[in-house]
Amino acid sequence: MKLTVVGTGYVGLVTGTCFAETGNYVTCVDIDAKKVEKLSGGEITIFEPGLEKLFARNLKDGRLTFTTDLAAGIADAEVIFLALPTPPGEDGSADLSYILGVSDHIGKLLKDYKVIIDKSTVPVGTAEKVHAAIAKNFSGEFDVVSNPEFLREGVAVDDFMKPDRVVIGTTSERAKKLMNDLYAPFVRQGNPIIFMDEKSAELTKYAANSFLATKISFMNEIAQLCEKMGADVDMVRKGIGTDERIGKRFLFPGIGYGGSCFPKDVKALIKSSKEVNYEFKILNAVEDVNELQKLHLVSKIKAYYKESLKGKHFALWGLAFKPNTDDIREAPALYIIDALLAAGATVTAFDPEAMKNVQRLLDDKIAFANDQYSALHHADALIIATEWSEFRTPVFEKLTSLLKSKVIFDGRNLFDVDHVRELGFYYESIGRP
Ligand SMILES: NC(=O)c1ccc[n+]([C@@H]2O[C@H](COP(=O)([O-])OP(=O)(O)OC[C@H]3O[C@@H](n4cnc5c(N)ncnc54)[C@H](O)[C@@H]3O)[C@@H](O)[C@H]2O)c1
Ligand SMILES: O=c1ccn([C@@H]2O[C@H](COP(=O)(O)OP(=O)(O)O[C@H]3O[C@H](CO)[C@@H](O)[C@H](O)[C@H]3O)[C@@H](O)[C@H]2O)c(=O)[nH]1
Repeated sequence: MKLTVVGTGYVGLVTGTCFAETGNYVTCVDIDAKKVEKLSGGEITIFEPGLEKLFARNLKDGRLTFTTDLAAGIADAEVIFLALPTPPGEDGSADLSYILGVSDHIGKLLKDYKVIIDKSTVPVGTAEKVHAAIAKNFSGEFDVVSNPEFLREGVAVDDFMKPDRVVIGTTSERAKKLMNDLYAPFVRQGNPIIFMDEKSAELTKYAANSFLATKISFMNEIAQLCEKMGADVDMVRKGIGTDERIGKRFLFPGIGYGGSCFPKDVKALIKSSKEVNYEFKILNAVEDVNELQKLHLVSKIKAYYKESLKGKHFALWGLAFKPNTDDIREAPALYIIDALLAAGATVTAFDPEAMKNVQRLLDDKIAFANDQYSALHHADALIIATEWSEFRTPVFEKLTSLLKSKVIFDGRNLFDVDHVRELGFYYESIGRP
């Protein structure tokens, strides 16, 4: 099949590459000419484990091409995926200007039947708006489908190639058949394509992300209780996670959820609810808890130093919002850095992939180290903000010799509490005694 993906960010690039890998011819369109030039020349623009190999293979075989020209990009395609940004507007609602702007343009270019697919995360009613934007300029037959994406950064290729489920919102039989053919190679027994109406598909995406964010905020509150009551959140997590009704995943407390999706999608669902006169009380609390949790580690640090961080120097391991990505959008580490700098401290950071992005953002406000150990020189303490696997088993002798004092504030519960304390470290983590 010939298809077009408009937008070559995380979702667009993974979608385009994975559909090319299953034998389709994919043209990716982006307004960012530099990005298109890089991608056309074989340079991948995101760090995503496993993607580069597939990308290179399909680019070489001519199944994956890139252009800035929307007209040329969609000319031969049967389906057009919209993988465009939907950032939060000032009031928290999803900004649909990218989606509707491109839809309007597509309406002016259409000549024959095509299926236009919303892959972006969009509020309920967007498929109707996309339909109207296209219909303004095109009176022929076309369908608009909602097909939300559930991939996680860092494991995006696996999530796309072996999805738990594919959600497709359409009431058109013609579009349903096309979508079924397109996704057939990805769905395995027991991992179904779930067809539904467009609005339900749109809400499914927000419900999924908001539910997962709720699980995290809930566990962060349990962690707060553990700290106050002397219980161990690791034990409580294991104790409840073994109940299949609760499940083991997404129960890890830490320094709050970040990334390009949870914060914006929780906000957008709160806003959409308000628009239909419904106050989504649980989600308001989920957000409040997350705001507090992002600075919980800083409160511990301030308490340890009796509220005065002036002149203190910290080594910070981890900048990305989670491991295996270079993405720093809404990364809790950035909030921690801001708070430390505001309190008069200095920071040297190390992250295996995300340093160049933070450097662009913060310039010389903090220092960067070439590896995790050189970040420790002259530091009063080590702070851990991302659970990269290389941080899990450090050489503690090096920490002892390089840090000014043996002090660790761990926002990701990486180490065994007893072991680290036996080695003589002052060690604080989240929700553990
Ligand atoms: N990042 C994720 O893990 C993820 C997962 C699932 C769903 N989503 C959703 O998918 C959507 C896209 O997210 P993303 O992270 O890929 O975004 P992104 O910001 O990484 O990429 C968006 C791309 O669209 C391009 N673009 C902007 N305007 C354009 C235009 N008029 N024409 C062509 N290209 C244009 C940008 O240049 C950019 O390359 C969002 O709605 C997001 O919520 C993201
Ligand atoms: O037990 C947990 C699990 C996650 N997190 C944090 O939650 C955030 C989000 O993590 P994750 O969901 O793994 O990353 P994303 O790549 O943002 O993926 C989410 O957002 C995507 C965009 O909508 C969806 O497609 C995915 O299904 C959804 O998991 C990160 O800051 C994590 O550190 C925790 O604090 N505790």
